[in-house]
Amino acid sequence: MATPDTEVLARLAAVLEARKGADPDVSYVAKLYGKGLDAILKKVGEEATETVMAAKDGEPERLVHEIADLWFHCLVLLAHQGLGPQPVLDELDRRFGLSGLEEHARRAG
Ligand SMILES: N=c1c2ncn([C@@H]3O[C@H](COP(=O)(O)OP(=O)(O)OP(=O)(O)O)[C@@H](O)[C@H]3O)c2ncn1[C@@H]1O[C@H](COP(=O)(O)O)[C@@H](O)[C@H]1O
Repeated sequence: MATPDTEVLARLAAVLEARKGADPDVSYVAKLYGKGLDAILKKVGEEATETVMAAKDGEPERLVHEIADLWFHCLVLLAHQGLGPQPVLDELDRRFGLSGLEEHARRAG
């Protein structure tokens, strides 16, 4: 069950799904789908880089803006691959409370 914090992800995912049949001339998302996987991956990479630069420059407002761009393009990537945000939220939920160091040690051991 989505909480109010994650509900926007579900709403956005529904829009991204609907954009699969939209006109690329009026929809950024439809245009990006039309360009294909490599173009979507390029946007994810660019937004990740811009996130790093905003953090290094110590600009919190820009950082929030860039991370929103990054998350948005990750959602576009998930939709393109036939996935929504829920499996990612489920995976984070599964990991919740499990120390990253402990998990790493289990994998190494
Ligand atoms: N959340 C977003 C969102 N965040 C960022 N963007 C777009 O992502 C692009 C980010 O690319 P850049 O920052 O590199 O800017 P740019 O120079 O315009 O991009 P390029 O020409 O380099 O590709 C911009 O065009 C932003 O407008 C978004 N576009 C759409 N959404 C959501 O998706 C919905 C559907 O959008 P459309 O398909 O356009 O109707 C919207 O209602 C919003 O809810």
